[in-house]
Amino acid sequence: MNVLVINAGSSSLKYQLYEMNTEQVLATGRVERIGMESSILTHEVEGRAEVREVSEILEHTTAIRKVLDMLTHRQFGVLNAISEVQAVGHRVVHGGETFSESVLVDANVKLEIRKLFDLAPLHNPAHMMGIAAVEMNLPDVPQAVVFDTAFHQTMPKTSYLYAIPTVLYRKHQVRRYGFHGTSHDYVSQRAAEYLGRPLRDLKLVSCHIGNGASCTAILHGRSYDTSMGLTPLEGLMMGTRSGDLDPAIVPYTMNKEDLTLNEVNSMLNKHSGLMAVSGISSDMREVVQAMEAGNEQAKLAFEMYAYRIRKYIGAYAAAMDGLDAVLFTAGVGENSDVLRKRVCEGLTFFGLELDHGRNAVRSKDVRRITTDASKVAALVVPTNEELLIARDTYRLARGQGGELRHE
Ligand SMILES: Nc1ncnc2c1ncn2[C@@H]1O[C@H](COP(=O)(O)OP(=O)(O)O)[C@@H](O)[C@H]1O
Ligand SMILES: CC(=O)OP(=O)(O)O
Ligand SMILES: [Mg+2]
Repeated sequence: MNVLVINAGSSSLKYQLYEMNTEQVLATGRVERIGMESSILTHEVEGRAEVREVSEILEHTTAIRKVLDMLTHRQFGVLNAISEVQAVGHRVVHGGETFSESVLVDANVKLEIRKLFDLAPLHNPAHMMGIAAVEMNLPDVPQAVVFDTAFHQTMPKTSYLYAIPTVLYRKHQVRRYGFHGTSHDYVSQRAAEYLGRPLRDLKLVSCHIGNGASCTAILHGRSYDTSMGLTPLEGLMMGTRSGDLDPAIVPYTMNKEDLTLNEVNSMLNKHSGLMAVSGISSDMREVVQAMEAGNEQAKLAFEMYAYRIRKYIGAYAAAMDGLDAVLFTAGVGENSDVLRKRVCEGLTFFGLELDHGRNAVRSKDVRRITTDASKVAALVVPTNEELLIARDTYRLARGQGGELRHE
């Protein structure tokens, strides 16, 4: 069965096409700058960028159409006909308390995702556009949704409740949900395989450090606590998001700067984090480059970013009463040895001993970056959210007879 995995953002759409009998990636790509004059479609087959096409793609329905055209393209395509796409799986960031596992899309599921727009304003509306765009282009193909929040539904109340009037939880489900769950789930499984120990015996802290970033305490294979909260704003410092702050800053800033709630919300989500402190960029590569060239603000941003990750690792080791391994994943976690070094340098007190040579190795494989004698291991585990989404989609689509209908 061929499964198309889609991660739709507000102005972008990433895709991967899998053949699920072998779990082989047939093609991958992305459409960027949707809604702008020069949208860019990049399409790769076997790791080679085959096409980079610039045209005007005004909305997601056209973007999906372009992707399907590319998948069946005479020269660059990997399918003979669009009908060979037999199921589609979407990443959906917020599933609230309604979804603790992946589901097939129906009218009710779409309604529930819409209800959660307020809680993931950067993400959920874009995912719905992706789902609607697939419906328009592939009306008979089953679609599944895989939620970032699902993995965290195992958290105990002590982790997920806020110390505010309980009526807010009862009436409006104000609680910690946590995100990047598909990634935390995937890397913890890979780490257990690598360490050769059952997941149920392990105490792990997984650090998903990308554009958005979160740490999760994974106790015996289940999410026990995580740094993101009601929305993906809480916790670590991120590219453009503030992470943790005193909530009193919100009314205080509104008063002092005469800002509206929306303006403060936008400041915290889009104009804070690495971007705000460095004054240079939300991209860690550029911040590190500027720091190495002697820029003081970039150095401060980098130090704050690393310090906060270290604080969460320490807090979660205490929360679980122990720690077997720290896992680094996503864009920054997988690629920035400088950042990993800065985080790990302050963790020697509980026996984490970084191996500088191993940390500097560049590779796509799971690898240990601590010494063999280190009491706590640190691993780099490349994430693969798309593969987990493809697996869930395959399972659900087969369950409803998708395979019988389409193969
Ligand atoms: N070699 C690198 N060194 C440091 N940071 C990197 C490197 N490569 C990528 N990144 C960072 O990874 C981030 C993107 O991570 P990613 O996990 O792809 O994020 P998202 O899925 O949220 O778009 C970029 O903002 C960039 O800062
Ligand atoms: C939930 C979240 O922050 O996702 P991303 O890192 O893709 O922005
Ligand atoms: Mg990501």
